[in-house]
Amino acid sequence: MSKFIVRGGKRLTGSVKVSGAKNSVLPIIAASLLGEEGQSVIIDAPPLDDVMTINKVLESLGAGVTYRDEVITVNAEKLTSCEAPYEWVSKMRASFLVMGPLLTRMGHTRISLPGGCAIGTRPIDQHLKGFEAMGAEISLGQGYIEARSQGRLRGAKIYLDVASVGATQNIMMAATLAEGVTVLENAAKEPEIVDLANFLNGMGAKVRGAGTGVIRIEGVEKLSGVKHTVIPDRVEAGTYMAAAAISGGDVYIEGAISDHLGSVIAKLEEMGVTIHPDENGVRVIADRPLKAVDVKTLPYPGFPTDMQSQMMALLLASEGTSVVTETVFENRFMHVDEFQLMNAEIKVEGRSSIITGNAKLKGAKVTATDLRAGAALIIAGLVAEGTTEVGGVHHIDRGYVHLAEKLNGLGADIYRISVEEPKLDAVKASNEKVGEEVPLFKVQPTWA
Ligand SMILES: CC(=O)N[C@H]1[C@@H](OP(=O)(O)OP(=O)(O)OC[C@H]2O[C@@H](n3ccc(=O)[nH]c3=O)[C@H](O)[C@@H]2O)O[C@H](CO)[C@@H](O)[C@@H]1O
Ligand SMILES: C=C(OP(=O)(O)O)C(=O)O
Repeated sequence: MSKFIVRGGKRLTGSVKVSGAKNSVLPIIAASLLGEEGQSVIIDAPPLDDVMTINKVLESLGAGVTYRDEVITVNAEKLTSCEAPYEWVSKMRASFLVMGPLLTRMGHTRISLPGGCAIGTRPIDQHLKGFEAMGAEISLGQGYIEARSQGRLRGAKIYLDVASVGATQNIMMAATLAEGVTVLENAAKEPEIVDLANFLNGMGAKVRGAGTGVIRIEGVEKLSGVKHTVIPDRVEAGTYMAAAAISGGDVYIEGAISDHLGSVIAKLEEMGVTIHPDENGVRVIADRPLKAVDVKTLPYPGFPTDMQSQMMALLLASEGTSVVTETVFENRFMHVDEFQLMNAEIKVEGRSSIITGNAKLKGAKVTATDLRAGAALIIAGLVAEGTTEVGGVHHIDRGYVHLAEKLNGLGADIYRISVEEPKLDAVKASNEKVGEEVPLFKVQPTWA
């Protein structure tokens, strides 16, 4: 078990490079299963736990996968299985994205049900509705979902009740090999959808309109492997922007695409942060007191839910009262309790949180309740008095490459320690040997 230890009070300056986007690379790796000829080469694939997990899923399906120097190669010419086991799907929801490619290519697939996760129930009804509209028969049992089609899937007109990112991706992938044309209405518009469409088109697919609310996919007979570079991670970029702003810093975020960050940039500017975008990145200068603003999460191009907790950290350090409203996931305020341990004053009322600014944050032992909550606690730790210990690091490892190293490169004081979990034997021994101290936690810096 690991923890991040953050000692607050350092101003961030310098330059930090953004890695490839987690939320782009995962669907792209899933899409590489569609390549019946040749291999796919996926460049700028970040070394994240989630990437390792989906690679394992592909291997379990019979694909050949290599990963070196942030480049993944996938040879999916011969697949030996169409079943994605619980072992991997339970670790990461995005594994469910192999369903569309497997169903359309093999006519049959069986996937473990992705569990609900901390931020909400996260149903998959829209994915299944799309597959059914294309002629698949869906059955559920023993924790698995099975989908079958008689021959090729058929193109269909599909309206999504919610503009789900995952459903748009899964249906788009399934439609690439379907017979005829699929029109997907109320599709998600996120940059990661566009990246996936570019990857699919490179494989020989005919996807038009990605990035708009209506995507048209003309089915083709066969797809081949392709070489593709993943877009930079807009949420990682936004996280460093928030870190720079809270510390009163001046940081250049190399690789950040300002067009992907419109809503985040707009809110930071409203708060009094100066943003200079150029073709290679974004410079963030925070040289004035921050002002409170209200934030409402929405599907792209609205303010991203994946930046909500980091923004909340920033609002704690600003002047005035802010209201943050979460409309995408019904349970994404668990970081509030953790911020409160750091002396924050936040009141949750339904889907909104009311944040009292000018918080005198104090270091505390806190836990990352999900990936972005972890990043937000570290951001708060940057300005807290004393030391903040952030547990639940496995969540953070799902989505941030070398977080401590990147922040330290900007002048932060953060390091990772491994903590041995208490052993029952040690507890028993400590009870038996009264007066003799037995350490329950042995703390060892990973770099020692
Ligand atoms: C790997 C990846 O890319 N993850 C992102 C993706 O998750 P993910 O693709 O899972 O998120 P969705 O866009 O599907 O979810 C958005 C909303 O739609 C609901 N919904 C979704 C599918 C469905 O069949 N039925 C349904 O009701 C969800 O419960 C949620 O309330 O988009 C989210 C919203 O931007 C981000 O927070 C995640 O980081
Ligand atoms: C919620 C997130 O990811 P996932 O959909 O993979 O859980 C996230 O990236 O913040």
